[in-house]
Amino acid sequence: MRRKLAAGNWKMNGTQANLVEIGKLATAHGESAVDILICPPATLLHAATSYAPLKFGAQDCHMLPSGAHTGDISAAQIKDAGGSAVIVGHSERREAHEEHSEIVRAKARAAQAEGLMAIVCMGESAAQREAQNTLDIIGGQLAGSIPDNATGENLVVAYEPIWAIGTGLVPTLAQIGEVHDFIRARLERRFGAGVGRSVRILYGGSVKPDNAAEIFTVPNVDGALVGGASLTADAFSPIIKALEAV
Ligand SMILES: O=C[C@H](O)COP(=O)(O)O
Repeated sequence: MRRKLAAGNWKMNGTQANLVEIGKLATAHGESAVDILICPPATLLHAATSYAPLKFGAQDCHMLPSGAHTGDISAAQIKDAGGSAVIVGHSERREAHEEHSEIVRAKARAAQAEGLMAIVCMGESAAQREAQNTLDIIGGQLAGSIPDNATGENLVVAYEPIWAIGTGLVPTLAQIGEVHDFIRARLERRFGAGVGRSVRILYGGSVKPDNAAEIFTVPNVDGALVGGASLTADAFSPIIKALEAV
């Protein structure tokens, strides 16, 4: 049985004043039946970790444990700050920082080596979907981005169609289901049924309070990776409640 996961990615938003939103979530969902993970900017990670029992993570990590890499942070530093997870391979990093799947896989491996849960993101562009290449793209990103030592504890896969991120556009439930079933089948084929069925698969891309409940009805959707709607407790709490109700 996979435990549901509501993950919030604050991206490059928020200052210390916004920690109050995390406080509200901790109060409202202190004994939640689902895992709640917030990935604030790295500047807020340590301060955020005082809001147990919520879990916290980072939005990226370097593939190396330390060294002369100005501006980067390592998985060890994320762990030291109190983080338990890290997002890798988000499309915004794949695009803006030219992070191809080999780099994403190295980052995921670095995270796992420190005992962090790697949330590995993947998704197709609008043009790739129109060309009916979605499953080929996802298959390639899955094969290339995920390390060989995956377990249900150290890996989460997030399916995020690029065209749905921050746009208000959402795939149909059938489209989400097709990709999630495909990811599940590929995970089972590569890692065996035990591990393949234990890895959680999140949907991300314009998840909002008014569409979360129906998205969570789709088989193999084990939760969501939420951007904009995770920035306030007013918006994120109803999404968490929808997941708790599944
Ligand atoms: O990591 C989160 C995704 O990019 C989704 O962002 P969004 O919920 O603002 O569309």
